[in-house]
Amino acid sequence: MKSYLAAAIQMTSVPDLQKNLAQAEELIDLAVRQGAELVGLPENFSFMGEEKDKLAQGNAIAQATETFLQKMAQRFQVTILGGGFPIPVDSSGKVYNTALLINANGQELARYQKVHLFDVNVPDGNTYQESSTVMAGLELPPVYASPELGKIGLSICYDVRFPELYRHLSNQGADILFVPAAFTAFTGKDHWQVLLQSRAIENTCYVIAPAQTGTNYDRRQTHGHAMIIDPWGVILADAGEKPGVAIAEIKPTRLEQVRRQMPSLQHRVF
Ligand SMILES: O=C(O)CNC(=O)[C@H](CS)NC(=O)CCC(=O)C(=O)O
Repeated sequence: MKSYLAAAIQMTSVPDLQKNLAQAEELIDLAVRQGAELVGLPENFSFMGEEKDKLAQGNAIAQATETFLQKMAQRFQVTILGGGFPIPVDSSGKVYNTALLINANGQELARYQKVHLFDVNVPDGNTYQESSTVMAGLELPPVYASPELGKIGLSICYDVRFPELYRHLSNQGADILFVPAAFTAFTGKDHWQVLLQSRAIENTCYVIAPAQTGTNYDRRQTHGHAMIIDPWGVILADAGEKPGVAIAEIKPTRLEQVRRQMPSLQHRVF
């Protein structure tokens, strides 16, 4: 593993596939011009809208998004995580909320179908019932071992509240935990940063967390603050509240140093 720059992209996706892909392309370009070699896009980057519209356009979204990720990775010669987009499940009428990691040749490195679905009545009055349109994945997320970029573990959004999923990733040797998200503004203001720092500290891993921000549609507000956190829990970059990118260096020497200073992974009892 080498030292390199990673980017967590922050965007305001809307219920318009082509608009979102255009916005994502601009931000990937911005990240690559700053030197990023690993680029993460947030959950729902290619479509964020009403559940029924997402289902109705499911096949088109799935195909266009996968092609887009391959094209961007090849054109910019970087590894890209598409942090969560719908892929229809055969015949059930539902989709998997899928994250896809693609290399600079456009080849798929890893795929993950979100296992924890956001079925929550948020105290701000909004009700989420992700399971009404999304089929829960049945497999734990993968860790892809890249000789250059390190061991990269996948997850999506609401997963961040389930530390056992990240312990599974660090048990597989993960160095970097991806948490692409569309966190609600209401939960995000109190929980987002704390949860991300916790996952970084308890697993002594880098956390790369691309995010949705602002008003996506109707009354849907997302929290923003795409960030990159180091294995000690220090926030290296924070994209704030506007669309943009958070960029930081991922360093194997820092991973080694923190794991020497705080060898908690070696003291696991369970
Ligand atoms: O609903 C939308 O339009 C966009 N959001 C999503 O697609 C997903 C599933 S509903 N959001 C989350 O998982 C938020 C989790 C979260 O905010 C928390 O854990 O507090």
